[in-house]
Amino acid sequence: MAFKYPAARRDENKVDDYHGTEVPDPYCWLEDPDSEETKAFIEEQNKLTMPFLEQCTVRAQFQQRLTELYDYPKYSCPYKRGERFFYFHNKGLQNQDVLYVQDSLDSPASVFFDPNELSDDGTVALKMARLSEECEYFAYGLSSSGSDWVTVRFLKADDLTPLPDVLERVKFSCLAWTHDARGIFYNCYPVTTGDKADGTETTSNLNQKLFYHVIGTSQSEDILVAEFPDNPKWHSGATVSDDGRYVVLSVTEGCEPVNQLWYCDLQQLPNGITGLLPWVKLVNNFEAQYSYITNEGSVFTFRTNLQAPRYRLINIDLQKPDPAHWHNLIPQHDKDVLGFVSCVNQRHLLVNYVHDVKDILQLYELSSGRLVKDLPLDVGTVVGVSCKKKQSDFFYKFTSFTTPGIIYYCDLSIPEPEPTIFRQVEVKGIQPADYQTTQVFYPSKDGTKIPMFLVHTKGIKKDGSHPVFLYGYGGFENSIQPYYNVAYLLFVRHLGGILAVANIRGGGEYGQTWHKAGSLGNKQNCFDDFQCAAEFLIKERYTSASRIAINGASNGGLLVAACVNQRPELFGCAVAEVGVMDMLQFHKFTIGHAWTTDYGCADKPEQFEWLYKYSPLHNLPPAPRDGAPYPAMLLLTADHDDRVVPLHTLKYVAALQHGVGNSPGQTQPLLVRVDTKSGHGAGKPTAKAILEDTHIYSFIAQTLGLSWKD
Ligand SMILES: O=C(NCC(=O)N1CCC[C@H]1C(=O)O)OCc1ccccc1
Repeated sequence: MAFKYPAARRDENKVDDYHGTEVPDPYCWLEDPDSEETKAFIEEQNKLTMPFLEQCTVRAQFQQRLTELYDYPKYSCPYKRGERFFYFHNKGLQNQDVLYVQDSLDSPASVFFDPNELSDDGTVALKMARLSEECEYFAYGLSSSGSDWVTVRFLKADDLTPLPDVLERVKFSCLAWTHDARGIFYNCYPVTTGDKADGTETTSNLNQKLFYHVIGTSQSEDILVAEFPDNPKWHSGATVSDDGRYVVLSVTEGCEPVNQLWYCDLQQLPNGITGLLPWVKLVNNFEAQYSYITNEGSVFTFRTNLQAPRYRLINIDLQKPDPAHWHNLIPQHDKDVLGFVSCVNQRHLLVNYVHDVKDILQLYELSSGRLVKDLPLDVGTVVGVSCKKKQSDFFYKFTSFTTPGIIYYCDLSIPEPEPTIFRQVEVKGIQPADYQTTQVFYPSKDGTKIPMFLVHTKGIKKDGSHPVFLYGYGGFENSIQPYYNVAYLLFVRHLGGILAVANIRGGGEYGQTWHKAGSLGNKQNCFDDFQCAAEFLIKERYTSASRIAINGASNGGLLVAACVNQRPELFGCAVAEVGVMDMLQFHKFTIGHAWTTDYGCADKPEQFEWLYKYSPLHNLPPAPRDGAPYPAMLLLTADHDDRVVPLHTLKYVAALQHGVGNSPGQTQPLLVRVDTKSGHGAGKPTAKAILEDTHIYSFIAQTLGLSWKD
């Protein structure tokens, strides 16, 4: 089936000079989301893509089975606030999770907040929620159509009376109540003249400020408590200490895990919070990350990567702030990465380690840093924890590729505490015993051993015949640990496939070292690692090149597109979701400037060289060629993606169809689907998620020639 791709206008006069290198940018007109020409381009692309997706053979079966299996009850851990318990729950196919409240863990629950009532298509999502310390008020942030923009509103927690307070232009914000429930710290951006802020704009997000909103007042009266006029790229986040006495401010300038650490002793404010706070800069450099865990009076415990790329816990006494007086509470582990840490039961720390991409959970003594107890886990991931310093009991939620969710409960107020199962969810129609999860370590191009999870049905033969769904991310110290995804299991069960999740460099699987080995000038390691994963699966006779589908989203979309450019013959199909494709310009749009910590920036000559070498948009073959055909490609983006703006994918697909699409040997489709009322992914309603997975997997089945197995 040959494809007639829309002939997108090429502005041959648009050429940019990067430190002496002339770089054409013929599709720059696609950077304007509001132009009639861009809208027409999108319409033409969807007109080509949707009929192809809708005629995929397994589409109907996949969508039906996915909907059936997805329809299982989902629960969060319960959270005790005041005298009541709160938890999120989804009956199965509800577009958004619903927040319930109950008087005790086993009493009837009632709906506390249901975002599904706020739109008929489920595109209004609850992005933030925070009850005040004694459960007086409920602050909540809503986002629409998948945008990062949030509007914050308030309810009285006891009778759900809505308050008139509304906070606009909130984005990438903290939400921290002072313990007197008088008000709340939050972040917002200044109004930029004439620019809309609905998630379809590409305007750069600069000059974020920290405000204190006093309940009962209007946002225009909010108290500006921190701003960084000399550093427009800086962001901040406030935390109120466990004892309510201090506000701790983390100041960041990008996505690197480093921050300045300021604090203010609220007790020292004679008239309360009335203006810019008299911040004490405990740490006023960006050499390391410091995350507040708890404090005992003036002795603060932080999780840090200071001289510890796998992180550790340190104590800092505010009375003796000189680093010479800082000391280890839990030193860095010689192999495992310290994950989340939470204080519980006044004197314990619930501590997570990641050991070869698998979670460990332990209890330590806050006063000594001594290990008190292991909390045994299967191979998988702790995806949720509910605990507070003043509470003696806590919950944690476990998941894995084949475990939908188990919530454990542990009460430290009894002698010999042991975790018990509080709630276990099963998915009818999927038997975990039918599947096998293994972890392999394969060599990358430079010999580095890369972990990879494989999930397949038991007893498969290594005869090179199995289709593979190979997923990767590789950036921002973001670790990809086992998680439950019904679509993955359907690919394995009904399309006879193998799920492969490669923990490539750039992630945080082995701490900062792993991250740095896959960022800046080392970014090519991510692509090598991912290509070597495919080569390993072929060499070990799991599969063959034409049966491999690669997938990634955002930074993972960059990974997919860069790997297709470098090794088009290694894959049969590639699905790049909301990808970063224009590496020379990403820093100009919305929050892209924050990503230069992983990518660098084309404004700098040396960094331009790094980026120009792998930027997907700039490494596509030029006009029709006779090189190796490209794999089938499906690109996904959406009109309200203001994290990775759609222009990346639009420019990329225009250049792809121009250079490769019209080549005589290119028979596999090169398509893009642009969704509407949808964004980068967070808050996506269930209906859209199921439809999108249906597009993805039926495209893969169609282009790899897979048939449905009952
Ligand atoms: O941009 C990110 N996170 C990184 C992110 O979302 N990225 C990084 C690359 C593309 C996209 C992705 O992979 O999802 O979060 C927002 C933010 C706000 C304030 C300060 C720093 C960061």
